[in-house]
Amino acid sequence: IHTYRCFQTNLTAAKQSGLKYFCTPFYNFNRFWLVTHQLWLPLLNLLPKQWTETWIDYLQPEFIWSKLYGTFENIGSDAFLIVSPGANTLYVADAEAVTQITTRRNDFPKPLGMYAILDLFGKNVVTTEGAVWRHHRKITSPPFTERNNHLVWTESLHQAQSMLTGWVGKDGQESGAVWDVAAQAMRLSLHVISRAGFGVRLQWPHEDSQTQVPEGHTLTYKDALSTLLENIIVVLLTPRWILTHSPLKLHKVANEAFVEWGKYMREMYRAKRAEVQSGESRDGMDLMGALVKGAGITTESLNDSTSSFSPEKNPNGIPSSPSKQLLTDEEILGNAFVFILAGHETAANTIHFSMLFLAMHPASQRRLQTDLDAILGSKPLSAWDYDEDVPKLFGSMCGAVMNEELRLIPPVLGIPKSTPEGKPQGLTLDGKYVTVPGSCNITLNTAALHRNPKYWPHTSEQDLLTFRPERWLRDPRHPQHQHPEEEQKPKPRSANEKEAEAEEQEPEGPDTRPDTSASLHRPPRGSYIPFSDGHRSCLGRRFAQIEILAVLAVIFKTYSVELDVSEYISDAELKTSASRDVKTAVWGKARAESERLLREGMGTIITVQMRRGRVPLRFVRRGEEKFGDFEVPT
Ligand code: HEM
Repeated sequence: IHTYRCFQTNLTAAKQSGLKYFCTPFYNFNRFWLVTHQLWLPLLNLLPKQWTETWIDYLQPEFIWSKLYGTFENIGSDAFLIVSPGANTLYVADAEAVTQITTRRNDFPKPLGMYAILDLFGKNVVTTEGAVWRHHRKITSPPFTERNNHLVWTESLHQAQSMLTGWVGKDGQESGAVWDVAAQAMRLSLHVISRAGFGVRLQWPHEDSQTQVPEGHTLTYKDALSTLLENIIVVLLTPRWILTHSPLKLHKVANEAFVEWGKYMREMYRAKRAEVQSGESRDGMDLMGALVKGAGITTESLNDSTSSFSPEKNPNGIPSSPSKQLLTDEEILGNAFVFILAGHETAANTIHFSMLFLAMHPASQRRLQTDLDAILGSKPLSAWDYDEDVPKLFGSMCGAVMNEELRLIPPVLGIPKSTPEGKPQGLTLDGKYVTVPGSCNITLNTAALHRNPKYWPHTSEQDLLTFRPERWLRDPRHPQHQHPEEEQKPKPRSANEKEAEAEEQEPEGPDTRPDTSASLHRPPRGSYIPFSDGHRSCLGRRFAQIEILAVLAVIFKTYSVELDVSEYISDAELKTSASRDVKTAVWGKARAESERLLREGMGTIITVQMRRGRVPLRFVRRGEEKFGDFEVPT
């Protein structure tokens, strides 16, 4: 009866909203449903099709990826509600609506319940709202400066070179089939954030000088962190007491990594306090230092024996958080953890899928290499210059490849927002006023928005679904593609919005520049949001963009990436006797398999990744490509 009444209430609100809607019997974000849906869906599929066809696909947690823009097209609206007994959910692929939602932060807050699992080590800038979030954001923003981006650039160049050496060896031979490009990209990103953000340089297996496990630990820092991240979903979803006592190997491994990484972070925190106490200061991004300083811990406060900051140690050896401290110890660790989590998987996915797409599209790869030659010439890597080269990379095919990859596979496919309980919110949609019900979950559907034909230059419906970075390059013959810098300034806000913002004293984001280079195509505001938009947009956007550009530049300046075809033809035959027709046939097979995995093998845990199957790639010196002049069949 309760379920039915909830459903009726939600349905009534949907009917009054003025939005298009349809109903499903279950709420697909319900945790029980998320964990057990694979048991029920086959049973539901046995029901007569006419009963289920309007809703059954939407009970799949992955439907955003399988449907892309399709549902919006079928329903004839760029926003629709799914009504269920558990909640109403609004799906949005309309740029104007996105802008309203992201700029009216109080009217459309984050649904904090969905983020609670990210409080693993403590509350942080990602998992909080309102005044608490503003406080976290103010403290965590300062290190994300242009000055520190130099460090991200230098470190990314170094790490990309190391990753490449791991594939092609010191003598730079062809790599052979590399099956774990995704895992290697993940490792690279982890190395970059560890070094640039926390001052810890991690090594690749081929350069590892047998790092010893330090006293008091059972794992090295690198093993603790990578094992924790590999098992993150186990750690996030398993109650702590089960994790600690479970005899299952999976739980033991995950728990050991969780405990060990926590220990390392606490040690880093203690060391940072000691640094602050002795008046030392360190150059560089120093995220932990910023958190400690932001928490109000200063040399004076630590040295003043009467101060409430003077250390009174808890069993962990960390001085307990005094009442005056602006972030608690848990919050400091919580933020450190979330930077690593938010900062490595997203960038790694972009690097991985860019390489895969480029292997599938050799002509785009050649154009990228031509641009890299023009920008970097024959300068050695040590002479690549942040100030001179990065703006050019941003505005070239390198930026276009990054933008296009993030258009097609934005790591966060559905950015969650909500309306407050009992507070319906008005929204202008396609010139019409609609009311989003109170307590409504909202998904900014980036996968659909980025394929909405209203916003993207395209030559056909298929073209919108295809990786074509060239769409970002401005055509000088079409002046309507010119977007002067002024156009990119945020639209004038209403008096109410200005007032609300002034009242909130929003902390300034570190970088308010547009997402894409001025010399590339600029999509209308709200239509391209891989990094979200508005007050809660990504803090690490520029960090990530620089890392991605650096990695693409290092790899493609001297190497090409190709689809590995060794499943279909031997290396020897390919090198010596394969005719053009045979090559076309095997390449076609490898490409079709890549397309299939991009369609069917993707899955979201925190970000979307290829989780069922892998595509092997090969790295070959430029000029030695086997499929260098292949064109994608139209
Ligand atoms: C390609 C790479 C990246 C993408 C696509 C990306 C995307 C996003 C998105 C969509 C959000 C909003 C999430 C939400 O509302 O739930 C976000 C938030 C955030 N990102 Fe990123 N991100 C990337 C890289 C990074 C990096 C490298 C860092 C840090 C080093 C970072 C730190 C953050 C933080 C701290 C937030 C929370 C901001 C707030 O709520 O105030 N991200 N990111």
